[in-house]
Amino acid sequence: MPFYKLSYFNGRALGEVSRQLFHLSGTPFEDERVTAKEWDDLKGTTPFGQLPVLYVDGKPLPQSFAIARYLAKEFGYAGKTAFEEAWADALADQFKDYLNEMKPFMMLVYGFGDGDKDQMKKDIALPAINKLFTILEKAAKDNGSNGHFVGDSLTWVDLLISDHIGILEAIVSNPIDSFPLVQEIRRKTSTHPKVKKWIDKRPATTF
Ligand SMILES: N[C@@H](CCC(=O)N[C@@H](CS)C(=O)NCC(=O)O)C(=O)O
Repeated sequence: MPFYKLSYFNGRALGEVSRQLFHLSGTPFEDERVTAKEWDDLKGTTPFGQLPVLYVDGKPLPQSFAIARYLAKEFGYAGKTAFEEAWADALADQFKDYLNEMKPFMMLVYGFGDGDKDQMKKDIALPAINKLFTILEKAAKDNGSNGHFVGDSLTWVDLLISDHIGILEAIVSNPIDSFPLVQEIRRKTSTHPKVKKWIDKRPATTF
């Protein structure tokens, strides 16, 4: 087995799905949490000047979704067929589009940037949330309402969305109240014994 090190800041955001894939699969890894002070020196050593970076026997892989897809494939959480894999990718790509839409609001909420938070919530965040979860609810229904977004077992996209809902709940009230199938996927994913064990002991962070 290779030696894995996942290097990210002390937050969940773009690193948490990969951490959960390690815990889910029972694969040992180093969970490196870089401080702002350390980042000044490290930035220039990373492939794209950003984190997360996964080191596999010292070889770096950048970009959070490339990392998560790679680990999901390695550990059996990417989908059981090429078509399922592609559907997981499509939902993750849709999620990334949503993150781009949400970025100005999230930055403001976390203290970076200027603007009227309530106005941005109304104009940007709530429409983006509604659009994403309407798409996800339909995907869950089209997949057979079986507690997964893709196929009949847990994939990295279940982890991705479930963890994000936790982040979202801290900044808007009841974001998935009108999406029962998404709620069920979130419940099922976050109560998976190996995921829950990690969630219960992971470092507490705002996002
Ligand atoms: N598309 C990249 C975005 C990575 C990214 O924005 N990383 C931020 C932290 S969440 C970062 O490294 N910020 C420090 C910097 O850019 O110097 C990914 O998904 O990995």
